Amino acid sequence: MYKILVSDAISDTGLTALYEHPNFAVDKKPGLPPEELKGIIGEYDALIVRSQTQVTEDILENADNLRVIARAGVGVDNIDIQAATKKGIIVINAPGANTISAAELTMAMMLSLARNIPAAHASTSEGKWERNKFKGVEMYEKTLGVIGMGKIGTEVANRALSFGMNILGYDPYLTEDRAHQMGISKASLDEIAQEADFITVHTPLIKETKGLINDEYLAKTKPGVRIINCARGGIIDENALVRALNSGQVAGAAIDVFETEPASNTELLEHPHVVVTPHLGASTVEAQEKVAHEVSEEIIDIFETQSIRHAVNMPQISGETQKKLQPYIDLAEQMGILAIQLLKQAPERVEISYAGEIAMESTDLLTRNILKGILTHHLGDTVNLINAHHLLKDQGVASNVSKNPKSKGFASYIEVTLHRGDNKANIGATILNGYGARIVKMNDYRVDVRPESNLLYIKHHDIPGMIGRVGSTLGDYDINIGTMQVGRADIGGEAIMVLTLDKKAEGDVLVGLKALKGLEDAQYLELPNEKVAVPN
Ligand SMILES: NC(=O)c1ccc[n+]([C@@H]2O[C@H](COP(=O)([O-])OP(=O)(O)OC[C@H]3O[C@@H](n4cnc5c(N)ncnc54)[C@H](O)[C@@H]3O)[C@@H](O)[C@H]2O)c1
Ligand SMILES: O=C(O)[C@H](O)COP(=O)(O)O
Repeated sequence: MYKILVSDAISDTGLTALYEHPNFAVDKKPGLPPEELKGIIGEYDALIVRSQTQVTEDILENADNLRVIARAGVGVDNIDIQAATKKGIIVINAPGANTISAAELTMAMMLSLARNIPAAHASTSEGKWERNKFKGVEMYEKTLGVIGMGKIGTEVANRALSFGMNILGYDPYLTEDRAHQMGISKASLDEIAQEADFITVHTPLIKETKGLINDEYLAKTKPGVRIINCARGGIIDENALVRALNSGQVAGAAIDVFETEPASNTELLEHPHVVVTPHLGASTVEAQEKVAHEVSEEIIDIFETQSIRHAVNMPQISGETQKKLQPYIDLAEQMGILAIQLLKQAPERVEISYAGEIAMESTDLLTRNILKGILTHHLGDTVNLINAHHLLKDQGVASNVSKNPKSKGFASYIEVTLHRGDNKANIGATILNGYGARIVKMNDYRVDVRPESNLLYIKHHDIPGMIGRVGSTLGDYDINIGTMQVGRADIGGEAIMVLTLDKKAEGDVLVGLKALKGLEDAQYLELPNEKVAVPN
């Protein structure tokens, strides 16, 4: 039974899949103080949060069983991703599930600003009738600058177009073509400052966007500009905004998110030209059901089928790429497992190369599988795809990944080489169309071996009778040979044999083999059964 802790206010309807699943037990404890959360987090396999729970390194210190942190929403700035990654905890979110709600709130904020609705409401409900005081402006034919043209920025732009606004979009990923298709103009931050009557921000809060709208930027804006932030507190410097509001440079601001939450900057909160809401962008019935439903389904998938769709600390790959990589995923881990056994010691340097068609794909997932295979040998089950890169660095192991789209005799080819001092071990492998995975290189010798559970790697001199002596020694121990491959550098020189066996060859068997004339070394290489694909 997997234990799930829900530590923020999350929709029960959205959590139905988890409530109804026999393998999951859900504890709802919204609003837990940090020290209480730290005290109980060790009991749980997954944690579901919104933006309120601060998932700090300190709390994660006790999260010994935690495998997943699920953010029922988009922004993950309340989660220490680095600390989670170090502990091998997958962080997932629900991108897109609250996009429409956040875009609709942005439009509501823009309209509220343009028509002074909150202040007019307060005055009217007090019994006043101040028609002149609340004269607003039209949005029609005004220019809206959208900073961050991702999911929400795009929805906002589409809605603003229907209001007859001219849209200037700024986003490092926005192309001229895409802007043209949408009927908006691609602009720089400075162009937005100079031309926009309304500016709305829709970026994440990251190093580059912290204080993006500051004194310097506000000084460049069109006098009387109106500014909206329904993205993240901190993208706009609150004190700079107050200064610009006081000077009249900014005519009004509508703010849903704050540098610290709950919001405490009274100069901003009480400013007569400011509309504020308490981080309500995703607070609709629909968005809350969707985010909770999405993370519930994904948590079930992660625990039941190991499939991850929206990990924040894992490479995101498209369905099409996933399909292309799928056959290589198990093979990559097998290569790591075999390479580390061949090296017989911890590596100082790992080199991974991808050639041919596979080199044209995003291969980070394969690299993570290779590293997991290598590191598990010495570090055990603490290694997973999330922390593999991190643990490698932590162990002081240098790594290099190279890609060459030119084929090396196979449509796709992967090679892993481990180095320690003068010692090196390498494994080259491919997927043969219609024949499945093949190890085609071992320690620089060409071979053709199907990765199976029990492999025997023998280094010997290329002398007559070797194959027979190895075969009969294995027979003496009742070990059946599945396949046998021989490779040599030169006639009469060094050679290798790679055998697939029906059972393990350890202890006495290896001693017996090593005593054979001409045999230099015999190594049993094991691949865990569950990592061995069904032979085809
Ligand atoms: N108020 C709320 O309740 C609420 C609800 C949902 C989302 N959000 C927040 O809204 C923001 C946007 O969410 P989204 O789902 O659209 O995310 P998204 O990832 O789809 O879009 C973010 C965009 O910002 C762009 N960007 C990054 N750095 C930039 C920079 N320096 N300048 C300009 N653009 C930059 C990215 O390229 C991306 O296109 C996030 O901060 C999210 O946390 C708030
Ligand atoms: O990033 C988000 O998804 C929004 O800020 C919503 O946050 P919330 O889930 O705390 O409402």
